[in-house]
Amino acid sequence: PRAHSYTKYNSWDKIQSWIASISSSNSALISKQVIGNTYEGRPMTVLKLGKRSSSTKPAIFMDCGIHAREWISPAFCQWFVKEALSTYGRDSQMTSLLNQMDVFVLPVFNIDGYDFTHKSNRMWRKTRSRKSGSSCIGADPNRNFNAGWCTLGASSNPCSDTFCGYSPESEIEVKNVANFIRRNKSIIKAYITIHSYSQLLLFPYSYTYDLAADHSELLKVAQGASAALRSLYGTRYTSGPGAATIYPAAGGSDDWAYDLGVKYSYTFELRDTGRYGFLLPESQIKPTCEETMLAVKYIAAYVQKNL
Ligand SMILES: NCCCCC[C@@H](C[SeH])C(=O)O
Ligand SMILES: [Zn+2]
Ligand SMILES: [Zn+2]
Ligand SMILES: [Zn+2]
Repeated sequence: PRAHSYTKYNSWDKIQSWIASISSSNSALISKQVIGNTYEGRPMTVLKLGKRSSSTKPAIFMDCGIHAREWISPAFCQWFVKEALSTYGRDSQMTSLLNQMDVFVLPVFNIDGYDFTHKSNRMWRKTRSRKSGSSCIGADPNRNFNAGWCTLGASSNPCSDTFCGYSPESEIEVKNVANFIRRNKSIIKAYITIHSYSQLLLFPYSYTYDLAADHSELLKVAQGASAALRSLYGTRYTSGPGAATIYPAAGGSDDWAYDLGVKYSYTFELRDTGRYGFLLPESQIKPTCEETMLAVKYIAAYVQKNL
C-alpha cells in the first residue's frame, strides 16, 4: 500500500498512521491529544508542537480540513508539522517560536467528510451527520459556530451545502473544537483556519459588514503575511474582512474565535484562483505549502512580538 507522502493527498488512514508516528518521533517537541470523536467515530487528534515545558506557554491554534473537498488544506497542516520539526534548531524564527509558544495543529477537522471525498464524492463539503426526518446529510461546519449563527450567508435547508445545522455547535466536530478553544482561551493568542481555494487572507467579520475593533491591525498583519507569501513564487493574495472580500457568511470559526477574544483570527483560502479549484494537482502541493509557510510564520512572528 502507498506510504504517506508530504507531496500527495494522503487518505485518512495514511494521515492517521502519520499522526501516530510523528507524534511519538520527538517527545521534546511534539505530543498528541484526542479532543473528541467525529460523528462516525474517528478520533480528532490535535498535535501540540513546541519545546516541552512544565509551565504553560502562550499558543497558536491552527486547523485544516474543515471542508472535506479542500484537500490542499490538510496537506498544508501535515507540511507545517514536518517543517516545524525539521527546521527547529536550524531556522532561527521557528526555533524562537517553538521555544516561546506552543502551536496546536488539527490536521483534519472534518475527518468523516474528508474520508468520504476519497471514497465516494470528491466534491463533498459538509460533515456526514444524519438526522431522522431529513433525507439530506451533513451541515457546513463553517456555518455551525455560534457567531451570528444562521443570520446571513448560510442556509437552514439541510440539503444545502451551506446548511448552518439544527443549532449552533450541533455538529460534534464543531463542538469538540469549540470546547478545546474555550478550555484554552486564556493561552490561545491566534486562530488560523486553512481552506481553499481563491488565494485570500481573510479576517473578521463575515457575519456583518461592520469592521472589527482591531480591523486596521488585522489588515496590516494580513498584508504583511501576503507580501511574505508573494515573495517566494509571486503568488498574489487578496487580504480583507470576510464579508466584503469574499461574501457574507455567518457561523464561521474565525468570527467565533475573534468574539471569544482570540484577536489574531485568520481564514486562509489557498491556491488556486479557479483553474483547478479544489482539484489542485499534487505537483502544486510543495510550492503552495512552502509559500504558505512564509505567511503563517509572518503571522506567528507578529503574535510573538505582541505577546
Ligand atoms: N468565516 C467565514 C470566512 C470567509 C468564508 C470562507 C469560506 C471558505 Se470555503 C467559506 O466558509 O465559505
Ligand atoms: Zn472551505
Ligand atoms: Zn473556500
Ligand atoms: Zn520547506
